[in-house]
Amino acid sequence: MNILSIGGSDPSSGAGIQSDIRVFSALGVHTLTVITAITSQNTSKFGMVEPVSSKILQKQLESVFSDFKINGVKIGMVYNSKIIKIIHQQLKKLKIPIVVDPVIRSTTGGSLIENNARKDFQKYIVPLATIITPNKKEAELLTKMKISTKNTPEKVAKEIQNMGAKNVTITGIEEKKKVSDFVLEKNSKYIISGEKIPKINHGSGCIHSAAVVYSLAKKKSIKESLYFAKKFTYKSIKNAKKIGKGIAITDIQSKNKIEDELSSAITKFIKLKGIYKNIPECQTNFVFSKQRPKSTKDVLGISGRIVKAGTNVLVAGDLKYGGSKHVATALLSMNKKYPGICSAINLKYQSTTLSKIKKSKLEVSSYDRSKEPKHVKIKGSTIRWGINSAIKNSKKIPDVIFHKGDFGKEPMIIVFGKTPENVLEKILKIKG
Ligand SMILES: Nc1ncnc2c1ncn2[C@@H]1O[C@H](COP(=O)(O)OP(=O)(O)OP(=O)(O)O)[C@@H](O)[C@H]1O
Ligand SMILES: Cc1ncc(COP(=O)(O)O)c(N)n1
Repeated sequence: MNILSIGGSDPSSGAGIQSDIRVFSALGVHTLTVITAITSQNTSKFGMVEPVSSKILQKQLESVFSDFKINGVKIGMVYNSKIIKIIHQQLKKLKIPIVVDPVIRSTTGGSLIENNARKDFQKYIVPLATIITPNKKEAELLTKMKISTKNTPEKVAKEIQNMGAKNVTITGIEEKKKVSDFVLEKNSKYIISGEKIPKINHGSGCIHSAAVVYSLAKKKSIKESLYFAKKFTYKSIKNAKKIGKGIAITDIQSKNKIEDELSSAITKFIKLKGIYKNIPECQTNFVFSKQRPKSTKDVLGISGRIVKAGTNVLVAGDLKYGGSKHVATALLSMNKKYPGICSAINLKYQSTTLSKIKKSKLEVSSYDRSKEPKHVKIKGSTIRWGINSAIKNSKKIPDVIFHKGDFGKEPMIIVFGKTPENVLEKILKIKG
């Protein structure tokens, strides 16, 4: 699938064309790009804008339209009237989904469209939209109406629909703990609400509109696409990272990223000097879960184990969701109480490791398998019961939970962390 992104270049890659490439790549789509302007901006400051010439804009559009089957188009920054008219001319006859993200001002306060081009934006770009996705402020600027109890989001959205957009969503309507998007389709209206993340970030609107066009290009309905985009954007805000000195940049956690992180940590783990001493008789598994895992199927682990062969340690098996039962179940219990904890590994219990743990200032808790109630044993949920008991016994988030075994049961240590890399840092303090 090919999606065309028309917009401005953002050297910080937090927004604009570069952000769209990140989103579409994570979703497995080939991104075609047409650059309308080059900006200088970063996470704290917006510098200058240099719009491209009509000639090169025209040539870029011709290059992509003459060669590719395009499944959807996203329009972001269009700086001036010349640019607006050329885009209109090229796109007016298209029969594929077009998502318009009317970016007017950047989060850092820069102007993304010339004041005297707003009228032409309304006349030529808004009617191209299968759906237009202004945030509250952009909707107000477009309509010159302030959203209030009198001028409801519905009234403002209707005004934008009257400009020619087929469907409208006004995003980012904030209440105390919620952020809502109001949606006006041709014959229906609804609100998509979600939990508010207390974070200012750069790029959430760009990610949202890119996710919408992706879903529409996959032939999903407007409603399905907006729900998908809301969830996708939520995760990217949650993952936002303070990479520069200013506001955080939204990040997309792709499936591959989970696999890459776990795989790289396992490779480092098996190369640790003397680590064979920490592999228990029942061998080791190392797991990493998606955000908010519901079952072991959402937890990536080795289907097989990390095994000891003399003084060498080898990986016997492949990474698979559902690949681990024991360590994954322990992680699920931990994650339920502490959602930030998404990775875990089991290691051999030995008194030397325990004293290193105590010296290392890691938070440690334990449970006693011999105290396990009979009904738990029968149901086979020992590990869940054990982790929950250890959590109850600890005032802070435990880094390490151990048990000293029971008749016929090997004692065990489980190390927990936010990411496999975080687990690895803790292992370094206690190994050997
Ligand atoms: N703090 C937040 N917590 C959770 N979701 C949010 C938050 N802020 C925005 N959203 C959601 O992110 C999506 C994009 O909306 P947003 O209002 O951020 O766009 P925008 O203001 O155009 O973004 P940008 O900062 O890139 O200009 C919407 O679905 C909105 O509900
Ligand atoms: C090139 C370009 N396009 C869009 C935005 C809006 O994004 P944000 O509101 O997050 O600054 C931007 N800052 N730069």
